[in-house]
Amino acid sequence: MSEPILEMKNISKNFGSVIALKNVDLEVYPGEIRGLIGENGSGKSTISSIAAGMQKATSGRMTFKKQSWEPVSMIDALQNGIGMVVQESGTISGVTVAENIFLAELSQFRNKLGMINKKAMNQKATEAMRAIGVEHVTGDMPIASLDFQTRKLVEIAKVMLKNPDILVIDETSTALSQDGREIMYSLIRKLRDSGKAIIFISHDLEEIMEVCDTLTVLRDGNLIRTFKKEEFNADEIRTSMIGRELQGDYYRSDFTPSSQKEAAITATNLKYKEELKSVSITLKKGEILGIGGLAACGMHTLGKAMFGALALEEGEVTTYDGTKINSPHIAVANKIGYVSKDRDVESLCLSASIQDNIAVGGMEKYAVNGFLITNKKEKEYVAKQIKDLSIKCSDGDQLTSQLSGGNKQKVVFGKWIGCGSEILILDCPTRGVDIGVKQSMYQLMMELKKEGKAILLISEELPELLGMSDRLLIMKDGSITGEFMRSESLTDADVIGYMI
Ligand SMILES: Nc1ncnc2c1ncn2[C@@H]1O[C@H](COP(=O)(O)OP(=O)(O)OP(=O)(O)O)[C@@H](O)[C@H]1O
Repeated sequence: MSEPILEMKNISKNFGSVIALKNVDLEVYPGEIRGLIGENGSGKSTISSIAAGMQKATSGRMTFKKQSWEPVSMIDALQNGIGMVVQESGTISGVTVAENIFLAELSQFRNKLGMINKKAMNQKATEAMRAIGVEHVTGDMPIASLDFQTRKLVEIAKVMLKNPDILVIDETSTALSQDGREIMYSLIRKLRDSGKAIIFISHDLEEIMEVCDTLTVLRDGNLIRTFKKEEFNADEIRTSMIGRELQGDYYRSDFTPSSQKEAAITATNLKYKEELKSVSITLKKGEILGIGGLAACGMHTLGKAMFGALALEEGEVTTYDGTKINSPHIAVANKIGYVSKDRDVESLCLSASIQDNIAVGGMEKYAVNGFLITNKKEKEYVAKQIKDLSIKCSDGDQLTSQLSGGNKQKVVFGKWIGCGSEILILDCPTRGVDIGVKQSMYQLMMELKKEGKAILLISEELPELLGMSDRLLIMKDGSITGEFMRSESLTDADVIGYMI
């Protein structure tokens, strides 16, 4: 075997009393796609972000290309050969695609008078996007005009421009739909074939087994085992991830579509740019209505519209009693909850505590006599959500920004599930969440369905949609192209043709 390109020895990382990594040894080889898998909070982002210069280890040492490796920042690491695409949003909103890509390197576009040649910069950024196979994005576009998936692709283009020796991709697949994933897979395979190394983090076991050559399992900050391709076995990997076998049903176990007759919420003739072209849907009480499609099909926009968060050009959203939902404020007052795909921007206040984020949704539930909010009641309510969803944290006072990605997602889920929403709009609710917690979320959705709650499940993951929906709508180019009822015989192959 060749020499490792990166050696991490005895790496430990503490955040106050939280031990994120304990004496981890990790070696990465040229020409290898190394998968990292483990439950939420097991240390995957921490170990890879230490290698990529985002933070420093508490102890341990690293060698990269046979030299001692002590990057002082992500930019420093990227310029010297290790680039990382982070799990959270890694772009800056107020500027263009080109300014995001060349943020730390604007000087190369300055002329003698010190002015930036924007035309040249935009052109280079457009070329960087083309180089990774994205045709529809140009350097002059404001980043805020792009959806979540496309912003992720801008981050990938930025890192790829440096032709890194090691590319770290932290839980990015769930931010991408199938077309975006294909772009990413083809890039990392090309890199691997040219002798570079990739560290690939994902919670999708099937994906990670397909894409990676070797797979390292982390649990509670410990490296448990590294599997070679020929040793890949889903059950064994799962067991080493969670330290026990997964019991019970993963998705729901029945195959009969069911719902009440009464509509919970109806969208009529929604029009918004090219994203919604006269879309009408009815979600019934006690129904899980799945919405699937490729990233730009309009499904995420539909979720926003149903929550009243969009200035529609035409059409309206009404609840069963005729209330018009035309602002998030009205939606919340009418017991509509919304988990946005872009959680850090739209669903969480990162600078606030877990308690403040969760409690805000459930005030009505824990207020004494309907209006008196006591600190004790609020704490009890939040502690229950933390326990039910196994949110890995020190306590409710911890800042949300300090949580691992999957644990942030649990906070958003807990906020809306706990507060007695009658209608739940869940846009990629299990994004970045490990399989054990995913299973609990699915079972929780079933309980809510049985209580008569209506759930709009927007997802990029077909197995999740097929596994959970009573009815499934497929969207393409802003329109609904197919409708399927739950059935044991319904497969990916039946619906994919309606997406592309
Ligand atoms: N800045 C921070 N302050 C305090 N604790 C932190 C901080 N960053 C990470 N942690 C903690 O370190 C542990 C490991 O987190 P890490 O993000 O590496 O997990 P992960 O395996 O990547 O999880 P996920 O799958 O949810 O992304 C978690 O318990 C997390 O809460």
